[in-house]
Amino acid sequence: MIAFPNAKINIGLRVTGLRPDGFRNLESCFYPVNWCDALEIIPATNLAFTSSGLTIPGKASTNLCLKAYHLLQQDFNLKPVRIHLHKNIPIGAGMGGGSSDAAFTLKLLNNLFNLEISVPDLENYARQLGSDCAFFIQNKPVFAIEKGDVFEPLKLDLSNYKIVVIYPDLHITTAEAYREVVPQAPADNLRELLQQPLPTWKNRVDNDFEKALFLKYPVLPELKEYLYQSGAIYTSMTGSGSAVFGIFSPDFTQTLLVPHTTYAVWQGAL
Ligand SMILES: C[C@](O)(CO)[C@H](O)COP(=O)(O)OP(=O)(O)OC[C@H]1O[C@@H](n2ccc(N)nc2=O)[C@H](O)[C@@H]1O
Ligand SMILES: Nc1ncnc2c1ncn2[C@@H]1O[C@H](COP(=O)(O)OP(=O)(O)OP(=O)(O)O)[C@@H](O)[C@H]1O
Repeated sequence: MIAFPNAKINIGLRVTGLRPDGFRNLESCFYPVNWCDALEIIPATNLAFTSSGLTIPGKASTNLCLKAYHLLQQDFNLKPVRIHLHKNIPIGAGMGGGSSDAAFTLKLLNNLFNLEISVPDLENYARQLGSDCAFFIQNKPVFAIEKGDVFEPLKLDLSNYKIVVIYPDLHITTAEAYREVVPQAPADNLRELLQQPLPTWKNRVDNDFEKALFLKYPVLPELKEYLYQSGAIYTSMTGSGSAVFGIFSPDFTQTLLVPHTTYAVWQGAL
């Protein structure tokens, strides 16, 4: 069985408080985008994991796909499988690529072995693998709260717009980014701002990670400014960086000559 785990962008992100478990509470719109990995899982005589494409830091044995397999193995008598991941989503980009691989592994194993795990139970397994993972089970636009793993419905459809996501070849680890942010109660209501027309979002729908990371990595504000200069209606860094995205009107046809980048992609929303 094969699946194509997709990335996400965060449209607005507020880090609102420190939790007793050491994690932060946040508020953010998670929106799926179709920059994808490819993930194949087939029955095999021994458990094996291989990858191709972008190099994934760390040992193969620590890959989130294998962690997802072992997590289900604790509750189900899973037969061995061969997992192959073709990595295409940049790592350390705030696009949730590893988390998506983990969630799609859970979904593929559920289908392959007819485990009949319900969606809420799949989300519970996903939460144990990482804060971003649960979102990719249902994979639809949501307003996320708490660790980013509890969801409220959100009416937001950007499928007519053009979204470009740019990765500036800069790996920012999530833990590093969180260390730079001082949690604070938001001054306004992000959920309500997101229901306003898109042209009102600029300078209002903000990402709390930008302040510190923009000082540290000047390429990030440069990219954001470049996207606005090029005609984007709204732009922001996603998650804890380093990718920056722009939302353009449906009839935008200009070619972007993006500075400081190794990857860029034009696309509609997923
Ligand atoms: C920045 C976001 O991508 C926004 O969607 C996520 O919050 C990151 O989620 P993630 O990569 O799945 O993060 P995890 O693997 O769960 O945690 C990595 C590290 O980030 C920090 N972390 C993560 C999520 C959260 N709500 N509070 C945190 O403080 C913790 O230091 C943790 O050790
Ligand atoms: N399948 C995988 N793909 C990518 N990274 C993985 C994977 N499995 C484990 N990892 C580890 O997770 C780390 C970061 O993963 P990920 O790609 O989710 O980060 P990110 O792009 O910053 O996304 P986010 O912070 O939004 O979750 C990598 O440095 C790597 O060591």
